[in-house]
Amino acid sequence: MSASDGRGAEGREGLNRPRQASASDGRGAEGRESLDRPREPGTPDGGGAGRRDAPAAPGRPGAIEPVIKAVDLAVAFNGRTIFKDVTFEVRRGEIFVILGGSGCGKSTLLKALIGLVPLAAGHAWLLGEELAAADDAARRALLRRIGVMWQSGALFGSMTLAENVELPLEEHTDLPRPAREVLARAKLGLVGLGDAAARLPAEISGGMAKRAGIARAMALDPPLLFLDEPSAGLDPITSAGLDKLIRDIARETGTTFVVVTHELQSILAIGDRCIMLDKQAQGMIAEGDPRKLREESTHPTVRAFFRREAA
Ligand SMILES: Nc1ncnc2c1ncn2[C@@H]1O[C@H](COP(=O)(O)OP(=O)(O)OP(=O)(O)O)[C@@H](O)[C@H]1O
Repeated sequence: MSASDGRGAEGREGLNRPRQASASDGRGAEGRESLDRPREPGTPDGGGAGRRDAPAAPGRPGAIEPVIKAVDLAVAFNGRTIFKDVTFEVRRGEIFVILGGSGCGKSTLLKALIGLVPLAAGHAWLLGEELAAADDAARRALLRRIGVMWQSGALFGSMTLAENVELPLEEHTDLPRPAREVLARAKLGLVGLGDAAARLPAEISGGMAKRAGIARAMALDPPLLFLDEPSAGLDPITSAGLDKLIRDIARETGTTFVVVTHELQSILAIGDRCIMLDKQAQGMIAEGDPRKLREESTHPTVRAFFRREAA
């Protein structure tokens, strides 16, 4: 690694656009509202015109495949279910947020999607390929098309930012050093660190480290980028700057983002759509446009989550 279908379950609230029944999905949306408001192109929180594609219609000729299709995912550790019946789609070019309280399984879901945690049940397709069913070569090829930035940032302390960003290029391409350097500097420029390429991780702020982590995750130009708690440990102003960067990258490059976070301001600032996991429910309790969820959800847990800071 340089690293759907909507369906209801009891007690789950889907705030999504009206869904079509899918080929693999016989169930309805029991107990789930559906409020998914496509944002206007060019609005501050929206994507650029043409960035968002129509959702996939499984089985329909010419349908655009979702970037991620997750059906009935379940993960258990030592017999303890963390989540089950998790079903969603991520559309091309959108910023999709996995949210929920501490310990509900957000990071575990991210890891399960990219094959780092085994699924107890369900199927997940990334970029049209089911990782769990892929042979080694297909798996490697798929993971090369996926970028991941972990919460820690995980930059190598003894290497400059440019060298850190070069690493995936060195590992996964035959490009000569000068070309790698040019590409690494371009990626650092994209995240606003063009002047900091020669600095070591210890010489930069937490916000800069996150930006450098994004640059490294983007080194191979992945069409799909996972960010695990990008705002963790950042002050609100730095966090807002990072949110803007994520939105700008999505708009300018068409990269699809899946962002794990419980930071409400970030969710509202960047999320085109989201799913909310809940520890007690052991799964999804809501999905859709986060701003609509905040305004219109009647689910007590969803309301409590969205109203705590935004009120
Ligand atoms: N490898 C593992 N083995 C056993 N339990 C695990 C493992 N990984 C995660 N867990 C447990 O799964 C649950 C969900 O963890 P996870 O880190 O996915 O939550 P989260 O929603 O990302 O939380 P946070 O917001 O606090 O990071 C927790 O109870 C955690 O202790």
